[in-house]
Amino acid sequence: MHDESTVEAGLGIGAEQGVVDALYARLDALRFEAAERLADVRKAGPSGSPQNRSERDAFATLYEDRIVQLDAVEDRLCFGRLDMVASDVLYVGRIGLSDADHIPLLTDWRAPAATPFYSATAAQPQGVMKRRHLTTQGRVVTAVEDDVLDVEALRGSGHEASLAGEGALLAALDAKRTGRMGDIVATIQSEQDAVIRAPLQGALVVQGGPGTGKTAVALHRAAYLLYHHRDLLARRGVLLIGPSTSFLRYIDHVLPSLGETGAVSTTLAGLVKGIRTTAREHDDVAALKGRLDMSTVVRSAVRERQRVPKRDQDFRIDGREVTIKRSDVREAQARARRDGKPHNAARAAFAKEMINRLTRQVVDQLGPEIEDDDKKEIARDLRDDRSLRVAINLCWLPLTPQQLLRDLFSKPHLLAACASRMTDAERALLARDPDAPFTDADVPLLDEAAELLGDLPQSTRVSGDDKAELRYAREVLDIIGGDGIVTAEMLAERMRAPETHKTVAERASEDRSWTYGHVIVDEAQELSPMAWRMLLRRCPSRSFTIVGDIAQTSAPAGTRWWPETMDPLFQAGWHLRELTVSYRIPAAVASAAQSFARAAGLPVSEMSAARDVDDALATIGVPEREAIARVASDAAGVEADSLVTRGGGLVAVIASEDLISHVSSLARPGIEVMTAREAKGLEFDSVVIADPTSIARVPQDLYVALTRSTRRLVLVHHGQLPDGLTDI
Ligand SMILES: Nc1ncnc2c1ncn2[C@@H]1O[C@H](COP(=O)(O)OP(=O)(O)OP(=O)(O)O)[C@@H](O)[C@H]1O
Repeated sequence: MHDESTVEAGLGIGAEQGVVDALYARLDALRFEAAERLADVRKAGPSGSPQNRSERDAFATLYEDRIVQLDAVEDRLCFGRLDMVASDVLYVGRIGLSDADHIPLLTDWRAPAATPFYSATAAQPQGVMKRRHLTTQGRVVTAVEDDVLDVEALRGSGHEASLAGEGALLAALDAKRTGRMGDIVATIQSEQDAVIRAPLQGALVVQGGPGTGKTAVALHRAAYLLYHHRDLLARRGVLLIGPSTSFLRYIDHVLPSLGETGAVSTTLAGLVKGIRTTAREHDDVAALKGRLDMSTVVRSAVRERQRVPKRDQDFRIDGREVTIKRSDVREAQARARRDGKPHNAARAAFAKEMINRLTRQVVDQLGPEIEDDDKKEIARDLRDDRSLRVAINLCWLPLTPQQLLRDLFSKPHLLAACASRMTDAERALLARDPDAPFTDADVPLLDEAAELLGDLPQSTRVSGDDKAELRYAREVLDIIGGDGIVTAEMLAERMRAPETHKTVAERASEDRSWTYGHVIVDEAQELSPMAWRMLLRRCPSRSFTIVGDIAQTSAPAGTRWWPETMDPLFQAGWHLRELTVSYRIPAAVASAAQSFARAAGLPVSEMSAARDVDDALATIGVPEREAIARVASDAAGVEADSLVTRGGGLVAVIASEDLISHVSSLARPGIEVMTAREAKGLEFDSVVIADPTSIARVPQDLYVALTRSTRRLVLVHHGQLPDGLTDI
């Protein structure tokens, strides 16, 4: 298949080296220029007016960013060439470059002109005669490989070649794994390209089996959107949600290598500052906490803190009688709530209204002729009275989300009042000690509480700009339909970002209530309905990329069927695309994993494998269950040794929770030990699964474990293998 392209390759390398040299020369020149400008700006020092200083800071940041971007594209700067039927030639690379006279030299992979590099086919050549893949090491061109798309036009032009094309892809797939994900910019496939370049609006759900490139595609889409919607996304940023910090570490090279730094990557827990989730709870508890009706429970808990005393309370202040009447408290609370402000912010309005009403009581006792100044003094005296202040405070206590949740779950009477629709058994699941550490399932509840409670009381002054923000917020809510997730006031508050020279990513990550221009969610099948609410609040325009695989769902409140989760969140504003080719797992492993998943009744997506690898699958039966850990250790050692002969790579031993402590001592550079849940989203050259049968107690977990290896999978088992795997 590659014969003729090899001939092409032989002819092409020398000429392409010349082009690549020129591109690197231009890159060096641009770097030098940016470094010189930065030095000039820095030389000017900290003097000048505040206006000048802030302009200088802005320029310094600009040049620094530019240098970071130019450094990031050093590796594989140029990876493609398109020869168009219309006889022009286009080089495709990580960024766009022009020469000093603005003549284009290199086309950014995200630019419309580069689209055919990924999506042209022989059936639909899109004006492309020949597509060339350039492989480089450092700055040296080591191979070129051609896909001839318009064979007729090529014949006419006197070139001879055949269809080719998978060499660069297969080389990328065969490369040893380093524990860090790399970008796939040079080898994006057309079904992936369609996802990456899909429009920004609405929610795009990408379903695909293991290794179909969902994570890779999500990251490239982030880079694509940042490039094409620079105005919007540079202001509001892109939020990338991953399942764990180790996963975020695994992917954290990809966006910078694509020249993008404008995304905030975090776990859900990372979105709520000051919370450490150190405990894990039972699946039943996590499932309950993830349910949508928990939002009503949290809302009720906040309302519970807006108390009406059991009876009217009399006070004697400066010889005058005043009464905190239950009816006044009720009315003042209703009034304070009317503005839609969060609890802690609305408290001031409640207290003010109560003081007004109590002042009126005193004024009524003194008679109608009393002066305004005297009224003010009476109000001041009332405000300064400690016993009155305490009584008013008790009717509307300021509090933190942590306090709210701790009280709610540790005080049975509160739980009974706020979760009255739940059964006793459900309430018993929620009950816990006030000092118990928070868990991941608490995070969306804390966030919901934070949203309803708000931060410190805000100033009541409304400036002209604030009014404009409020108007805009109302318009946004009108368009997207208010559903109680966020009020116009809350939204407007979030949009008032102070002008600073921090990057958007920095500002956004410091601000719990930041609203993003786009949100990308990886391993999205694991999110509970409460977690989705949390994310929707952060992107009221509902522009989402959601990637996941419902056959891998292990979270008790996660998604088993996309429409069930997405319809209530996005109504008609979402659509589904599927990825169907696995680039990670060898064909034999893919077939075994799918056979297991089908036998276990998991909702597996259709999937083929991009390649097969000899000897990809092995089983080792052990006669005694107790011997599994030892045999798995030996097997991992053998795998690691055989990788050394290939130039290295990574081995993972995946074990069940009960076995993990017996194999954890195995971990050393090159061999990692983990549970299936910890392995989610990751990949390794070789994987040894210790005791697949016990992992299969949660079939999704074994499906994840079976689909982590790029080259070889070894199953160390005792007794019969789980259904679907017995034939291997
Ligand atoms: N077009 C491509 N070219 C080269 N490598 C690719 C391509 N698409 C995917 N890959 C590689 O395949 C591997 C699997 O990709 P990725 O982790 O994105 O899959 P996934 O669908 O997210 O998997 P999982 O469901 O297990 O989380 C990665 O090493 C990725 O770099």
